[in-house]
Amino acid sequence: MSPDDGSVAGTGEFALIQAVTNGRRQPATTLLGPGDDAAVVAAPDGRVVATTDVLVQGVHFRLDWSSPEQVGRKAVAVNLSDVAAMGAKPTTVLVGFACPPDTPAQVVTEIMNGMWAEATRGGVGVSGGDMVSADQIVISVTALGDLEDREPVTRSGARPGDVLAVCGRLGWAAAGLAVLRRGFRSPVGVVNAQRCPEPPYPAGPQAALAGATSMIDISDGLLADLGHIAAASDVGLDVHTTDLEISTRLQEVGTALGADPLRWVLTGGEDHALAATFPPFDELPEGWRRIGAVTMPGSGVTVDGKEYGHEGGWEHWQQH
Ligand SMILES: Nc1ncnc2c1ncn2[C@@H]1O[C@H](COP(=O)(O)OP(=O)(O)OP(=O)(O)O)[C@@H](O)[C@H]1O
Ligand SMILES: Cc1ncc(C[n+]2csc(CCOP(=O)(O)O)c2C)c(N)n1
Ligand SMILES: [Mg+2]
Ligand SMILES: [Mg+2]
Ligand SMILES: [Mg+2]
Repeated sequence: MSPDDGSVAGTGEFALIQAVTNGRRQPATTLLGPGDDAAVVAAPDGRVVATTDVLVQGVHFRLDWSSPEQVGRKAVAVNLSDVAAMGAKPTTVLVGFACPPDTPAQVVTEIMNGMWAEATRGGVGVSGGDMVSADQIVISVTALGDLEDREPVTRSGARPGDVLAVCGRLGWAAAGLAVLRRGFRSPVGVVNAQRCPEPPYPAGPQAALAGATSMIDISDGLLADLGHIAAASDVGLDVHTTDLEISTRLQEVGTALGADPLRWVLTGGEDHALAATFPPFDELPEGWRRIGAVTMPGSGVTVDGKEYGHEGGWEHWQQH
């Protein structure tokens, strides 16, 4: 690898760090960083929400399916979504980044541009990170968040009689995955949903303020993720399919591919909608829609009162 071949090896570790950190305007919550041994970030209420998720090339994204910018956006989005799911607002993002030596430096800077774009959408910046060598691209993102004066909305507070609601899209990323897997690139709406989610970040704090009793973001699939609320809260959760609007776009893609769009809605991950439970007589906050009810413990997650006969979502190390 020669110094001018445009690869990360040719560019050099520290020149690359300079290139991706220089000239970035940090938000006020970044008190110091990047550039020192650690960043110093404001934690206005004295508690810090912290979460991390890893994206691996070939598992979470493919560079022949997505642009580097979309990959960077997705890496940040899935983490900011976890912050929102606690009812918190993000304060900063840190990135652990690994790639092979012949990776074009341009690909790395574009991934970082995507990370910054999504961090900015969430009102934060990228305040630190690490860059190392590996056989494939691995992006590990840590996001921190602030609860302000709210209590965290956990997976464990749902009560029988509560309303089950969601905010954000369901099934779109799964439809996009099915399209991409068959070698197509359109319709672009669902394909872009797979390339990069658009989680409804403000809906997390909004649900917390509205008295949500439990909350989770849908990363693996609606039924799989509701299973975590059911287990943590020791309740049953029943999804009412009559409340799940299946958009005409999903129906069209389902017809074109000979697939059932309801299955994408119930078991597709990666849209990062928020699911939450609310006390029964409260009005749902704007943008939230009822999709079912919290039932008595013992029944787990059901669909129209019955067990669902398929996997509820993605699980790593399983065949998909
Ligand atoms: N190696 C680990 N050590 C400690 N805690 C872990 C580890 N891996 C996962 N966890 C914790 O287990 C819980 C469930 O992890 P999981 O990754 O399923 O949640 P998530 O990040 O919300 O979902 P997803 O990764 O599908 O977006 C989280 O609290 C996570 O921090
Ligand atoms: C190339 C490629 N193949 C398959 C998929 C589908 N996929 C990967 S991880 C995951 C669940 C969420 O991940 P995690 O649990 O790690 O947050 C899903 C649905 C993809 N995105 N890209
Ligand atoms: Mg995770
Ligand atoms: Mg989550
Ligand atoms: Mg997962």
